[in-house]
Amino acid sequence: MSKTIGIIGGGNMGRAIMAGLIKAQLYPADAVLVYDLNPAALTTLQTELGVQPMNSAAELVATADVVVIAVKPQVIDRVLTPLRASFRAEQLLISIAAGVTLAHLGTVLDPKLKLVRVMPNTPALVGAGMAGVAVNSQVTAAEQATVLAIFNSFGRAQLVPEDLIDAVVGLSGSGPAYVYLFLEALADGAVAEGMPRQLAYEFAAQTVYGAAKMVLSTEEHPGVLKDMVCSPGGTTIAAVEVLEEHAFRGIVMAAVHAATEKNRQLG
Ligand SMILES: NC(=O)C1=CN([C@@H]2O[C@H](COP(=O)(O)OP(=O)(O)OC[C@H]3O[C@@H](n4cnc5c(N)ncnc54)[C@H](O)[C@@H]3O)[C@@H](O)[C@H]2O)C=CC1
Ligand SMILES: O=C(O)[C@@H]1CCC=N1
Repeated sequence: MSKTIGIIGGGNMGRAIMAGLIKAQLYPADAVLVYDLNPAALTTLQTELGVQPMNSAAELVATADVVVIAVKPQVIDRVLTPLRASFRAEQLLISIAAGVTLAHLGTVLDPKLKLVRVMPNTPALVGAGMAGVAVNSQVTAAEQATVLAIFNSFGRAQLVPEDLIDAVVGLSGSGPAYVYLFLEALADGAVAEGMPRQLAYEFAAQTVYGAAKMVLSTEEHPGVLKDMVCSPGGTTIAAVEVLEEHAFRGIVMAAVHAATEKNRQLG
């Protein structure tokens, strides 16, 4: 594994990656370098995670073997342009910015650099992330394996053709937010039936977690697992009927489509 990894942008996703890497013990905390424009954020990250703050993005690029750029798509060009001459040919540059293509990174920097586009998600923070990874032609098979090892260390990662990254955003990148809405609604339903709120969140979260684990562990079709819950003439099928009447699946599909489309537009 590379000796040091540097993250430019220590916000929600940058922090989740740093915490995930350290918890997985892929890098010791002092081999994780960070630069953020906000000095207070930098101090908090140093105190809470033990990572090494850098004085500038240029210092980070000069020091790190692998660089992750975790700033908003709207500012990425402004951050990368002054660093153009600082990147080294052997360095891996990983962008997690929504909508920013490998071709665009090549234009802003140099297409001869080893460029990687990853779409992770915030559950990386607790070792349960999902990431889609696309690489440019300069990245060797061994380097692909390095990137996958980084993102597998705090969850799961899959190499995908770059044109699938938009759908990855719509599904797993933005997906945790849809699940939180669903979870909140599940709990609200039980609160309406008299359950204390904290208890309702525990029941809701464990139910979503358990159902997801069933899909991953059994590899059964989700429809088969749904049928196992629906006793004939029972409670579940009565609820499923309500969800179908309100086009639950159609709405979720439309949400995935909206995020996918927005990602295309950001590019
Ligand atoms: N939040 C999420 O669930 C996911 C976010 N992403 C991508 O990750 C990137 C970051 O998103 P978030 O962490 O949500 O945003 P955020 O706003 O929480 O974090 C961005 C960080 O970048 C810092 N920053 C801004 N300008 C800077 C500069 N010139 N130099 C250094 N640092 C600078 C900000 O101070 C902030 O701490 C975005 O490109 C987003 O598309 C990707 C997957 C999931
Ligand atoms: O909302 C966003 O734009 C970012 C990208 C995927 C998740 N959060």
